[in-house]
Amino acid sequence: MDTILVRGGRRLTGTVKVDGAKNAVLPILTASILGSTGVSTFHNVPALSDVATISHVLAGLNIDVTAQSNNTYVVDAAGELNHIAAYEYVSKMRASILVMGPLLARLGKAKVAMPGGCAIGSRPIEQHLKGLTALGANIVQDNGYLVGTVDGRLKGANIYLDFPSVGATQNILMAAVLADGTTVMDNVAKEPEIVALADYLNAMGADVTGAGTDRITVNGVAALHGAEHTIIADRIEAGTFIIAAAITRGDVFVEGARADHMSSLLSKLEEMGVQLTVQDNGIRVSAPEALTGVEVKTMPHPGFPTDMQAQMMALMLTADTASHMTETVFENRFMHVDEFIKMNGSIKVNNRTALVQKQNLHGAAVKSTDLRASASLVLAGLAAEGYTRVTELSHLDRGYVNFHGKLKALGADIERTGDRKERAEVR
Ligand SMILES: CC(=O)N[C@H]1[C@@H](OP(=O)(O)OP(=O)(O)OC[C@H]2O[C@@H](n3ccc(=O)[nH]c3=O)[C@H](O)[C@@H]2O)O[C@H](CO)[C@@H](O)[C@@H]1O
Ligand SMILES: C=C(OP(=O)(O)O)C(=O)O
Repeated sequence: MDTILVRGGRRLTGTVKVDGAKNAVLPILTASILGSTGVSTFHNVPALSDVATISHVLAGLNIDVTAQSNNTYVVDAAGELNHIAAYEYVSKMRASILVMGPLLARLGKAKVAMPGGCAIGSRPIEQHLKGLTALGANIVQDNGYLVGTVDGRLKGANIYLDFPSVGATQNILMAAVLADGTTVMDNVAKEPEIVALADYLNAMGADVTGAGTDRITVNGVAALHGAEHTIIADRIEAGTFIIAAAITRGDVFVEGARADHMSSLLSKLEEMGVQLTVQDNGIRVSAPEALTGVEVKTMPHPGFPTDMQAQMMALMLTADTASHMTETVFENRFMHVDEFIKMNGSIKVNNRTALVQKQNLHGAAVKSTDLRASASLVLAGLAAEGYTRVTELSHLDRGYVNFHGKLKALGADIERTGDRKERAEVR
């Protein structure tokens, strides 16, 4: 079992470069299913386990995914495709459900294993199904699979989402691009990853406008081709390193961080007293010793991202005055709280709100429960006295490339090892 061992107390300094965004590359790789001629070439693809998982899902559909170099992938979806996405890989990653829309649009049929719940909540998909059904798909559940069929071609429709779900917006959008006629989607998600997906679809020959606003309009086209696309920088990874700098009261340049993708996070950090200088190619972060507590509520973009909630809570633990963190997006995304408490963190949860107060953090043996929880525990470890040992790193590897290596290069006292029981310093 892999372990990260981090000893707190080092001030981070230097430059760290952000990789491509997990939440952009996953839907974009599923969109490549739509390219019935030519190939797609993707640059800045991050070396994440989730990218390997979605590549296996695509391979199972008879799509050729080749890594040309570390970060450049070529996808050839021009051949005859299989329409079945099997449980083995779909069950590993929620985003696999995003093959449904493209398969229905391209083949008129799809059989996709039910993605099921995960640690942060039950994560239903009724908004995906509502939209795909409105476009004319008939979808039933059969033996743990969602089986969808289309009589002829999908047809454009007006679709209102009850909640601006990121995945539902993407799935419906990827179906609508090949539908007959115009689709108008309202109350859609506005995340930068939605804009990136629309950019790639348009490069493939689609006609999509309005991505990044509440309404997306799609004029369906008959066919799409492969295209070249560069994956945007990961705003959540960038935010995580900004907090790593702040929690150690360090001075770090986060190369690739885009202020226009992270305004809510940057505002809240400035409210705490963190100093941020936005430059053309990144953000410089420095932090004074004393930080102020803040009130934060997670919301769909451009609100404060739920994917930064755990990391922000780690920083709140080091602020001089109390903070409140309210999670509104997922019903069960406070699992890191019990682990912070093992590190002497002072946190009281009432329903969806956590009251976070300063108390000196101590190193401890803690367990990752989900992707962002794992990063937040390492962050807390950077600020804690003594050694923190973080296990269950498969979560971390879903969304961070060489997390410990990047922190080490900034001066952190951190190692990633196998299960080395001889490290007696760990409490
Ligand atoms: C691969 C990817 O991009 N993942 C991101 C995506 O997940 P994902 O696309 O799954 O997130 P959604 O925006 O769909 O989900 C947000 C909330 O809506 C609920 N919901 C969603 C769909 C639906 O049909 N019914 C329903 O009730 C979910 O259970 C959740 O409580 O957006 C989340 C919210 O920013 C992020 O945390 C994830 O990192
Ligand atoms: C929850 C996340 O991702 P996913 O939707 O892929 O589980 C995340 O990136 O924090």
